[in-house]
Amino acid sequence: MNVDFGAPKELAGGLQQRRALYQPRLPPCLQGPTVRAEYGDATTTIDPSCANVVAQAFPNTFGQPLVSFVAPADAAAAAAEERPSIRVGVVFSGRQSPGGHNVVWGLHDALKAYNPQSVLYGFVGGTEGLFANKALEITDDVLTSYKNQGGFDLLGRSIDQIRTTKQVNSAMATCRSLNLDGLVIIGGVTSNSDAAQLSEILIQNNCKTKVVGVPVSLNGDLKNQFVETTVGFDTVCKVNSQLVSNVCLDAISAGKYYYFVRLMGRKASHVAFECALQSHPNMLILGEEVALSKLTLMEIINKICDGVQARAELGKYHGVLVIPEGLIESIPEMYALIQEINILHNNNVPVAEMSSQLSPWAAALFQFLPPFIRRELLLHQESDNSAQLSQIDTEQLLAHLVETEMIKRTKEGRYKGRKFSSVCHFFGYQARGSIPSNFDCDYAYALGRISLHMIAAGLTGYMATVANLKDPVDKWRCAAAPLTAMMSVKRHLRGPGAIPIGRPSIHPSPIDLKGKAYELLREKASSFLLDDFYRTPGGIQFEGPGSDAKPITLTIENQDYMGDIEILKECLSKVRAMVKPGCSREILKAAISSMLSLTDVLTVMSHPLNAELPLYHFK
Ligand SMILES: O=P(O)(O)OC[C@H]1O[C@](O)(CO)[C@@H](O)[C@@H]1O
Repeated sequence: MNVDFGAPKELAGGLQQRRALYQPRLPPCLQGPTVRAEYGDATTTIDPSCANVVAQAFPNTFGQPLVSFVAPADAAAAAAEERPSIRVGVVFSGRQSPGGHNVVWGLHDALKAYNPQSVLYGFVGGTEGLFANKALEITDDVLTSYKNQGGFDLLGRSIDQIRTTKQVNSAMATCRSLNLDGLVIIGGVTSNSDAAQLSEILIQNNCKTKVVGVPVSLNGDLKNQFVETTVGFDTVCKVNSQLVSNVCLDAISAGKYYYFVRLMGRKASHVAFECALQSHPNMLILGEEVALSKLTLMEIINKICDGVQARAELGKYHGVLVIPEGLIESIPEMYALIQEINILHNNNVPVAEMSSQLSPWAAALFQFLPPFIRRELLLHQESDNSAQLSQIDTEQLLAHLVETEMIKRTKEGRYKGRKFSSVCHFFGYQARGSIPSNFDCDYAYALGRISLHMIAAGLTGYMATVANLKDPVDKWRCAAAPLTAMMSVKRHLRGPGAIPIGRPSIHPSPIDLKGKAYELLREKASSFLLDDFYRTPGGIQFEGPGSDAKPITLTIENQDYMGDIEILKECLSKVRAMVKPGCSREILKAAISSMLSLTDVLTVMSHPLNAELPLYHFK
């Protein structure tokens, strides 16, 4: 790739120039050159039944404590202390996500405030630049034209993988050759799982570099009791919500098209869900709902056709349907087909021979699909072994099958309305390159600053986190959570007899179908379907009213949680009182079961109690 990464770029647009001047707001604890690190209890994993497997895979980094950062008691004295210079490298590992540049900026500013002799290197071309030691020193001059700007073009990116022995060894060689004290890896679930593995291997090889992960992904699927949301999700939802609401108004104006809109976000449907909450399209099909109800492709088509028919009875021949890009993998028979194709890929079967090597039922399904979908399903896999979801035109598949079914219903006299007409869109890359919202600018910058304090505190195998994000920035709470505490292992079977298989990793978290936000959306589903209750959130606001708007789910899910505070506090103090050194096995068992139900509840994101609740490590 022949791009001059790191070169100052001309900010041609007035808005770009204005945004470059925006100074992200900082939570109080990050305002000085140092912080005080408070260590909590040891952790286990979010799925305690996998704890042993994770502990075995991560003997050096499993069970590390939660760490929260607070302002030093005597800020002036702390600022006057002498601090060593630090050498840090930063790499864009995951896909572009609005706000990513601000992580680098925050890291740079914190590093220079910590000790002006400190050095920050950015790896040019992402992970491939890391493997090849293609580093660029990041200075304030380099950063100037990238502050608060979209894209990852400051440094570029390549693959979201630091996994094979060769890749890990090359990364380690670079850390050694640049004498790095820390390496900051920016990305989503895959990149952060790899960050955990790299930190473990560096310890095993006596490499001093501390590895820190930063949750940056438009998908919003890196979400657990430590991480409330990822950098870029807010912006991407705002941009896509505007686009969806624009097509809603277009649809109702002429009354002749059904718009089928697919939104990015990979396996979990968070982006599609948030955008539906913001713009109220007529129909939304979530991957999580389909997977739970095991809806087949034809059941989904019939559901959409029933909606089209119900609207036709009201004289409406337009509408908007929103789907996540991961829908295709949630449909049981499609998932099974994709799995077969993945196995063929893993066995290096040439693409041209794949269709002939499918099992009879998979081959039949494959042949039923239109040629464009067949071609797309056979594309090489992503680094997490899933299909290339962004490249599969599921919206076109649905539109095609709905049209066929509506023609059939017409012929059979079951549908007497006008001809069904569709227009398809995939909104993905358009939003991914957007100028980040104020929220993403602030959040990313804070995470960058936290990363430096993590390295200075000698933490490795941790992720930078901020809690209380729904509140104003001065209420944000900064912390570091062990990456292993977010890990689980995929299982063979459901239920108590399930056997964990595969590598422990951080898995995408799905939409909570028992959550308040989902309940709200379901309550409104029939009104959305029939009433054209479209909402126009408009474009991102950078100043004035609306500039502080947060993702709707962040606010709703937190409200959901508020009612339970007292119960949780009480439960927590009971557990604490029960477990004493030398207590009986029965008491331990009772405490474990209370803790399990408590951690279940606390999986709901963003609650002040999160930081108070240690994940106990019962041996
Ligand atoms: O840029 P690429 O390789 O097409 O990546 C697309 C993928 O990246 C994401 O935008 C972010 O993970 C996904 O939603 C999408 O499937």
